[in-house]
Amino acid sequence: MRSVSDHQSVVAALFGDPVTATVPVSTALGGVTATEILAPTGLPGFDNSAMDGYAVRADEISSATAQSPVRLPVAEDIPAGRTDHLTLTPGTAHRIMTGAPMPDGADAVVPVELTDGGTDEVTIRTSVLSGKHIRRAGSDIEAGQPAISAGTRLGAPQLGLLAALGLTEVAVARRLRVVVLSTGSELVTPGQPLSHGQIYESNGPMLTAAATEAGAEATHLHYVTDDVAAFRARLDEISGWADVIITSGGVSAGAFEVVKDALTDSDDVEFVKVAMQPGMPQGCGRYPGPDGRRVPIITLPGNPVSSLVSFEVFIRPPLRAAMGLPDDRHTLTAQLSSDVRSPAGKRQFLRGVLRHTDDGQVVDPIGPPASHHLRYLAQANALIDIPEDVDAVTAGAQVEVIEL
Ligand SMILES: Nc1nc2c(c(=O)[nH]1)N[C@H]1C(S)=C(S)[C@@H](COP(=O)(O)OP(=O)(O)OC[C@H]3O[C@@H](n4cnc5c(N)ncnc54)[C@H](O)[C@@H]3O)O[C@H]1N2
Ligand code: MOO
Repeated sequence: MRSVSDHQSVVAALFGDPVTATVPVSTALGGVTATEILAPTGLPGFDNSAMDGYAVRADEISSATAQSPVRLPVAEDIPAGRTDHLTLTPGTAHRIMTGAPMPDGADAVVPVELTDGGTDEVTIRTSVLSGKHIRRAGSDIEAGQPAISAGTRLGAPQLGLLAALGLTEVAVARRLRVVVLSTGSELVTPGQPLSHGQIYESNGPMLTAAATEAGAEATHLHYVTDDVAAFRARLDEISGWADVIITSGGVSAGAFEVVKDALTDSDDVEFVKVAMQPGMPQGCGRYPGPDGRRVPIITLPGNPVSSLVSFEVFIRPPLRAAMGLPDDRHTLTAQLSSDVRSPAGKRQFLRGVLRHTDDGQVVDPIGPPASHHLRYLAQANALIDIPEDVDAVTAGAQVEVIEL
């Protein structure tokens, strides 16, 4: 049997380096910057007022008090958006709004609250220091300075900054198109009636969600019959556009294993047993599409817990790396709250609930190890990682935990 870490390396080798694509900023949410982005312009682009008030020369109102205010004629109104260049004539004030360009010659803004709000003439009751309430050109970022570093995941603030800089396109690591192809004649799409022996298809939606959550563009397809030729024809079609194919089911030792039957005896995909529970039967390789593309394909076992745990252990880290994304799963040590057993010679990933207590991290194992218990998977927020050479761990011991 192959070790988990060896199979991780084999799967990871199927993924290439991130590919750069230039996309409109409007569609770049969630993308990862491929390069450092330098500001093409400074922000703010010009000196402007931080307050609604009056642009003045500070030395002309330095004596202003409530008892002895200074009166100045108001020579201009400057709303935000006024585009002409103005100069403040000595002995006057300009009524100015937040974001409006400062007139040349003015070196401070008096907030309207400190005045009588006059429109022809303003009475100023307080002095202000030179420079007060002015947002200087380039004080946020200067033209040519790094705005966003390479490898940044673009969220709302970053998209706001790109827009503020007037950028319409951004180079990002391309999101990979992942196809999740579930197989199994017993599987029925939720919403349809079930006959005896049939179950609802759950791996497809689950793995598609996992791939999407990992940052990929994931599509779910469901293949129903056990016809090997038809299955290969389906893969031929998918391999024309998918970057990664993930199948679930049909890889163990049974008589109707469409995935294994379609891909075995080829040099392209290998089927192996990995010393792991859940997730022992695995397959991976490159599917040779008719157009010459060799698309990474990872064939996961059908048992639901096995398929999701396998995705976490083998696919998620290299999938994210191939999109420029860091591995964001945290591995930590926690105290086990009850005894567990583990099959000798297999690395076990048990479902657990991780709690952060005053005395440190504690993890409660939940559910049996069998790989059809979706309920416990849905309750878990962590996987407890029990090494291959350990067959029992007692309560109170420290264990490795992968936080989900
Ligand atoms: N004789 C042996 N039998 C089995 C072995 C073995 O080594 N020898 N391995 C067992 C282990 S471990 C696993 S895991 C499974 C893997 O089986 P397959 O990958 O071939 O998956 P299926 O047989 O198609 O399905 C297994 C199980 O999972 C259910 N399933 C499958 N797909 C879905 C889906 N999309 N949504 C919900 N449930 C799904 C399916 O109905 C089966 O109950 O093999 C063991 N057997
Ligand atoms: O190894 Mo299977 O994946 O436990 O049920």
